[in-house]
Order: sequence, then structure tokens, then C-alpha cells
Amino acid sequence: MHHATEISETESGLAMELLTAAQMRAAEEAAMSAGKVSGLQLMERAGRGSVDAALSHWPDLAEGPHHAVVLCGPGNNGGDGYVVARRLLDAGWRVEVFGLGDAAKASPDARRMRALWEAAGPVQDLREAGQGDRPDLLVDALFGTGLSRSIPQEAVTAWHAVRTRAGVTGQVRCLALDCVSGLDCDNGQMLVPEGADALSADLTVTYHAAKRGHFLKTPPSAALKVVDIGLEAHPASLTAMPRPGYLRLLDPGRVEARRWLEDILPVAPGHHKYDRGHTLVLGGGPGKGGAARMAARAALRIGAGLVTLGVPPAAVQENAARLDAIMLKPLRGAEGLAEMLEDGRLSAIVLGPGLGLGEETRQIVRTALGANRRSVLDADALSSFQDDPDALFATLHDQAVLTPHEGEFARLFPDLAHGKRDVSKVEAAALAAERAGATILLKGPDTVIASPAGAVSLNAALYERAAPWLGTAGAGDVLAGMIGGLLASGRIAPHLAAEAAAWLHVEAARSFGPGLIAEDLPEELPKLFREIGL
Ligand SMILES: NC(=O)C1=CN([C@@H]2O[C@H](COP(=O)(O)OP(=O)(O)OC[C@H]3O[C@@H](n4cnc5c(N)ncnc54)[C@H](OP(=O)(O)O)[C@@H]3O)[C@@H](O)[C@H]2O)[C@@H](O)CC1
Ligand SMILES: [K+]
Repeated sequence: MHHATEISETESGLAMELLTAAQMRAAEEAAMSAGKVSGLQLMERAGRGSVDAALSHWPDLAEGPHHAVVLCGPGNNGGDGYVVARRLLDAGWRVEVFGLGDAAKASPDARRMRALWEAAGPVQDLREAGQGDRPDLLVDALFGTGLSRSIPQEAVTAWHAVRTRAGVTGQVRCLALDCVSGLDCDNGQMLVPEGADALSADLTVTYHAAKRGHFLKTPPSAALKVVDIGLEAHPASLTAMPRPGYLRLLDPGRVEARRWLEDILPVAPGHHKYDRGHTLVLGGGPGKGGAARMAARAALRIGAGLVTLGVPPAAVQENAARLDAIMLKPLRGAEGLAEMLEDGRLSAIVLGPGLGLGEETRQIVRTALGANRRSVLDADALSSFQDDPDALFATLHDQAVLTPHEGEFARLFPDLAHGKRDVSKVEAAALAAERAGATILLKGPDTVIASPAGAVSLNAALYERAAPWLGTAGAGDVLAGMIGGLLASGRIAPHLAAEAAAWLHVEAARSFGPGLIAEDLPEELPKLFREIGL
């Protein structure tokens, strides 16, 4: 399967803003009310852009005429489908069109596009879609951003029936216009009737900008292309504070990544190790040190000038046998930590990996936060507060970053947990950051990073950035260490450290590729930095 995202010229090299359906409608309405473009023109551009994008995605389809089935829904998504049908017919293709819903209720634009198609060919009843030869291309123009409830069973049945038509061997390529029908463009949920198999696509072509739902949860499409339909873009900078309601996709491309990371990585000419900062990583007892050692190694590799691993005295010996550049200190609980933090040069702390659950960990967390250090809280540092999250929130501050996976998140924020239909992962993380007063990095292939000041971004290991090997033991510990390493210099806001670490974490996994284990991630960073041109 070919995985790819392509963004239009105007947006390449910048962070992309991911839109909700309402924001997309607003962009369209702004252009139309300013008299810059009509709805009909936008629909024509959307349809034409979809055909061009599909033919460049599948060059074999660009050669010689083929056979397409286009399924058109009752709204403007269907309108785009009629344009695609007409364009393919003009290119000499054999095209069958099936329609859903009452044509008379469609918007004037969709009705007009349907009429233009009907001048050349019929619109057949959707229930007949299973008959005939298997096509080369199946176009899903059933529902787009206007979907408000589960799609009807007859749409599901028709789509599956075309895919499994008898006849020609070889695969039917599935093209979704704007989104796979059933996708909630705001939160990535698939809205299909109970028990029905959801639709999917080999390629989705979306208009103007990608929508949030394209990047949340598991995308139902293997590839995504964004085509320009001439609406005003909102170029985004990776370093500026985004405006409220703005979700940026961390997808800077290599050239932009260099500029972005140059300001974030703590390494610069003339800097000595104390300028880069000193990260303290707290580790667990005997036999429980692996997670913290990996976090410490990651902190050092990403650029902390010094890294110290603090472990209970009983674990010093075994850790000493495993460390060289990383310093080691015995640490007796919260009191020991308080003493250690009298050294003001310890500028960042990573707590959680392998630390153990319970009161001692809670005290250590309170001590670290009370000492006003930039802190990364992960794993046991989070789960130790599951019975009383408010006790944690009361001590948190805006220099802290919490890195829960979805299970840990659900323990701290049960009312915001994923799976609650009305809260998207984006909103959940944003509300949690506000409540906690700290940056939240909510992990997954769709990692959301939200700051208490309202910045929200998404680091998606999806489409061409898919990194399935990253689902491996200890990868989260490495991420916590990377954030802690970036925080040490004190030069950047915690959410920027979280964004950069999350992005680099995925890039390191992609760079290493198959066979990756967590230990490989820090060791891949030098190669990655060189490739980025740092
Ligand atoms: N915005 C732009 O800039 C541009 C947008 N463009 C295109 O427009 C698309 C959005 O069009 P849209 O708003 O008409 O919505 P769409 O997705 O076609 O569906 C709505 C229709 O379906 C109906 N309906 C909904 N749920 C249903 C259900 N479960 N079962 C049955 N019916 C259901 C709903 O009816 P109602 O809910 O009112 O009863 C309504 O009739 C967008 O994705 C893009 O492709 C482009 O042309 C270029 C510029
Ligand atoms: K669609």
C-alpha cells in the first residue's frame, strides 16, 4: 500500500492548520461573501482537483481510458462527485453514476452539477450498484463535511457491492472525495450503522486544508492529498503562538525543520555544557532501572549538557555498571531529592519511568514540582495520583509537561477520556491542560500536545509518517527523556520542547525503520540531526 500526504504548494514547508467542518465552511463562506468565488466554481475546482490528484497518484489510470463507478450523496459532496463523473467521461472513461437521496432537496450547486452530468449520462438508483463489471476506480462522493449522523445502511451496502462486483480481476482503487463517507471530520470517529463494515479508501482528496478527522484515530484512508481550490490559506509558523481554536499539524518538512529545531535544540557555538542545562532523571529500585536509563540516554543525546540519574542507594551498583557519560547519584526519597535540588544547576527533572507506584512517588513528585523545576511527569509519576488527581493538579505549574498514554490519561481525567463521543482527542487534551495548568502530551499515533495557554498541536505518525515500530516497550520512556533534555536549557517553553521531542521521536523511528527497539531511538538522533542539516 502506498502511504502519502501531499500538501499544496502554498502550504508546503509550513505547519498545516487542521480544520473542523465549521472552520472549512467559514473559509468557504468568507470567500463567497467577498465575491471572490462562487460555490459552483469551488465545486468545479474540487472535482477537477480530485481527478488530477487521483491520476497523479495512480499513473496507470492516467494512461488510456478506464472504468469508474461514482456514488453520489444528497449534498455538496455528491455535487463534487458529479463533477468528477463528468471530467472522467470527458477523458474518455466509461462512467456509471449512482445517486442517493432526493435530488430535489439538494443544494442549487449540487443540482446544477447533477444536471450537467445528466446531459451526458443517467443517475441510477443506488440499490442497483452491485450489478455490472468491476470498475478500476470507485469514487466515494456520498458524504463529506456535512455528515451529522451515522450514514445510511444503503450507502454502506452499495459501496461494498461495487468493490466486490464480479468480472475484471485486479483491485478496485477507492477514491474518497473530501473524506471517507462516515468519517466525522472533527474527531475521526466513523459513523456507520451498528454492525456495518465501515468504508475505506486508498486515497482521500480533500480541499483547501486537511480536516482534523483525517489525522485523529486510525485513518480509514491509506493516503491523503490536499488540493488548492483557491481559498485564502492561513499560513502557520511553528514558532509563533497559534491563535485560539487553531490546531496545527507538526509536519514541517526537512527544510523548515532545520530552522525550527535550530531555535529549540540547546546546542550553539560558544555554548558550554551548563548553558545546555542539566537534566536529572529519577530511577527506580534494583532491577527497575532500564526505563530511567533509556530516558537519561535520550536526554543526553538530544542535547542536555549533563544528565544525572538519581536512584535509591540499593540500585547504585547495578546502574554504575551500565553508565558512562551519564552521572549517577544515590537518592533517598523525597528528602534526598530536596537536598539534591539545592543545586540550582539541576534545571530539569524527568520523573516516572520505573519509579514505582505509591506515596513515596507522590512525595517525590510534590518535591520536584515544589522546587519549581521544569519537569516531565510520565508513567508511575502520573498513575500514583489516580485516586486523587486534584492533589496532583494543585501542585502542577506551567513549567511541567505530563506525557500520559490514553490509559494514564483516563485515570487522571476520567470525564475527558477518549471514547466519550462528544469529546475529540484534541478537545480532551486542551481541556486537560487547562485543568492541570501544565502542558499535556497525550500519546498515540495521533499525539496531541496542548499547553495551558491554549496552544494545541498534533504530531501524527500517520500516512507517510507512519511509524508502526514505535509501538515498542520503552519508547515512551525515551520520549520523556527527550523532552527533559530539551527543557534543561531553559530557553524554550515546555510545549515547544514537547512538540519538538514528539516530532523527532517519530522521525527517529522512521529513520531506523524495521526492527526498532526503544534503545535505538536515542542512538538514531545523531544521524537524524545530520540529515536535517543541523
Ligand atoms: N466547504 C467548502 O468550501 C466546499 C465544500 N465542498 C463539498 O461539499 C461538502 C459538504 O457538503 P454539504 O455540507 O452539503 O454536506 P455533505 O457532506 O454532502 O452531506 C450533507 C447532506 O447529507 C445529508 N445527511 C447528512 N448525514 C446524513 C445521514 N446520515 N443520512 C442521510 N443523509 C445525511 C444532509 O441532509 P440533512 O442532514 O440536512 O438532513 C445533507 O443533505 C464537502 O465535503 C465537499 O465535498 C466542495 O464542493 C468545495 C467547497
Ligand atoms: K466522501
